[in-house]
Amino acid sequence: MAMLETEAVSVRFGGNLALDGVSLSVEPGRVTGLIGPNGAGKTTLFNIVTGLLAPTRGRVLVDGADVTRLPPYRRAHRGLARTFQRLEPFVSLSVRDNIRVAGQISNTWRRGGRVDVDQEAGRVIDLVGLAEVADRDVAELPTGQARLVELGRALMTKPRVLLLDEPASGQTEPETAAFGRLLHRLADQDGLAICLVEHDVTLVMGVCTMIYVLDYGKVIAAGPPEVVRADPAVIDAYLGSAPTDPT
Ligand SMILES: Nc1ncnc2c1ncn2[C@@H]1O[C@H](COP(=O)(O)OP(=O)(O)OP(=O)(O)O)[C@@H](O)[C@H]1O
Repeated sequence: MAMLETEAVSVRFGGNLALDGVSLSVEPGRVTGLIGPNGAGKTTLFNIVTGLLAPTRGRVLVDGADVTRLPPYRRAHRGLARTFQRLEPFVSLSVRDNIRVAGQISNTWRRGGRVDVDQEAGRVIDLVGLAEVADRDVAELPTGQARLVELGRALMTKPRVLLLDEPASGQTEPETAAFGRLLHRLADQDGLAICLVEHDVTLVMGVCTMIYVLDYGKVIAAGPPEVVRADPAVIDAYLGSAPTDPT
């Protein structure tokens, strides 16, 4: 069963129908892509899923339960975590402390019991590959590594659903390749349901088993990478005539 579903979600900002009947489903143990041109509605959909925005129509389900009317913190309690397109770490804290803070906060509400914050922070720092810079201030890090801090903070909440908003932007090519392997691992080994918004088409095609394509607020295509990549409507709206082939 899907861990996260949106059912015919629409949202209107004045005269702008930013999302128009968007239904998607994110399975556990999989990375699901959400791609499309600038302004297509991807971040808006994340805002609706996490409860920062209310839809005009439609529903959001987590593990089969309707969360459409729940505030963001209660959705987090049900296992939703996200990272943001614009980075907002505590810049004057070290990498380790940024990650510890997220564990301390989630310890106040996590139903599965408190975790040993220091031990879990160490595990997460190793997992995301930040061990060498763990004691540096986040302000000193290049964007690519700062994005990993943000992912680490999300992982400290022990989420079931992870929403990632352009996590590879600012990463170097080797960083993005390592990031792709990390996403595979989080899905395969930890069973996370991951939804990835990303403009790096090579990454998306390489890690996603299912991809939804949004254009002007509508899903114009959905399917595995090889199907989406060959879809004329997707090539026309987003990929262009020479889509990246990671194989
Ligand atoms: N709070 C808001 N109020 C009014 N309009 C908004 C608001 N948030 C988003 N929009 C509009 O909704 C549409 C979708 O924007 P959104 O940021 O979700 O696109 P996106 O697919 O995430 O784009 P990008 O790839 O550039 O991040 C745009 O037309 C945007 O201007």
